[in-house]
Amino acid sequence: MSEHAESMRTIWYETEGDKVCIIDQTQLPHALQIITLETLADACRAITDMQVRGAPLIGITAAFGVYLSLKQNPQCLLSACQQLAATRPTAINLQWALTQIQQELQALDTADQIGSALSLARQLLADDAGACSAIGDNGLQILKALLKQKQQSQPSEQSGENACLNILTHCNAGWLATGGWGTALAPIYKAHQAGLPVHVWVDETRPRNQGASLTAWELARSGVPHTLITDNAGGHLMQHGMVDVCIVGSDRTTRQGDVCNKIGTYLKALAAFDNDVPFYVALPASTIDFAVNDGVREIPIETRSADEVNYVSGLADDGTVKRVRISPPATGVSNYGFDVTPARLVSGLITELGVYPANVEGVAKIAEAMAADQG
Ligand SMILES: CSC[C@@H](O)[C@@H](O)C(=O)COP(=O)(O)O
Repeated sequence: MSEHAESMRTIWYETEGDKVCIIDQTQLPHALQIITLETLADACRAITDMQVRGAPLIGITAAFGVYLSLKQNPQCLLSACQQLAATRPTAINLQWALTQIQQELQALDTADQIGSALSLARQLLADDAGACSAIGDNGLQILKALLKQKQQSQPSEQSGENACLNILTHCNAGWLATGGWGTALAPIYKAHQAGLPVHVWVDETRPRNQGASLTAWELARSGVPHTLITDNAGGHLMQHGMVDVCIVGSDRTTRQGDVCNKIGTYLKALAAFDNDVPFYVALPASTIDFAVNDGVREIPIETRSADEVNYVSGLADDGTVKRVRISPPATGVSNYGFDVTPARLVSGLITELGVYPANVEGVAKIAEAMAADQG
């Protein structure tokens, strides 16, 4: 039975037992394991080890981490925020969430901070789910228009299997990466629910394979038609007219509309540009870093352990998960986690506030809409 993305959460709070629960994403797709975060150290580890990952989700987890930390030691607001901020460097949502929570809590007496930290974390989670749903609605309009255009340009007797809209996505920007619905996957879920014929090309996304293990798992659960491809296949598919649109998420978007996302996104954008395939980025406004202009020069790019490149893990024939080495021990490795796609390659920014051009004017309009929304 397929499930609606609407109802699925990757982090939640249980009032009974006062528990912060997460899906441990390192166990997917082979096991759906739920664990409880009890301490600041648990929250930091969950982010660093990528039991939770995805820009909006790590911000939300950090907010719950502040709550857990204050429960342990009510005097530790600043040091908790510092420890959480150091867990991953690239996604701006982490800093954004911690800044929000710190500003709110600093104005309160220590005694009131614990309860407020929990309320703020829960609010952040609910707000992100709402933002993702709105991103889905706004992106759906784009998908509807592209499908109509495709159907009008193809006589029905020629369309055959090609009658559906083929969407390529990279990494995982689904409900697992957010408070709900996802960013890049939200328009796809909304389209599928609305009965639009969609098919998703899922980049496997080496080295951690978030596409193969997370996006494919999500789409399969919701019954969305999809096909897993190697990271290098996208250009070929685009040259052969097999991709109608790319939609990816973002870990940080700059004032001039540059987009930092999972390593390999830039190469997809180049291929899309060369083949006239629209390339959209879906993001909540919390992913915009208004302090940064030039993404290539200014965004800190996370480098991770060589083990992620040297080893792959998966389900062996005996049903156990095994980790195997794929490179010679003497070979050096570099493991950059993200890259920056310059704004000129981005067709539009799909946000909860509307769809905007990826340029200085477009991002300034998002800032105006944010101010109007808050005020
Ligand atoms: C809605 S999530 C957008 C991005 O965070 C996502 O595409 C991505 O790059 C995630 O990277 P990850 O390293 O798995 O945290």
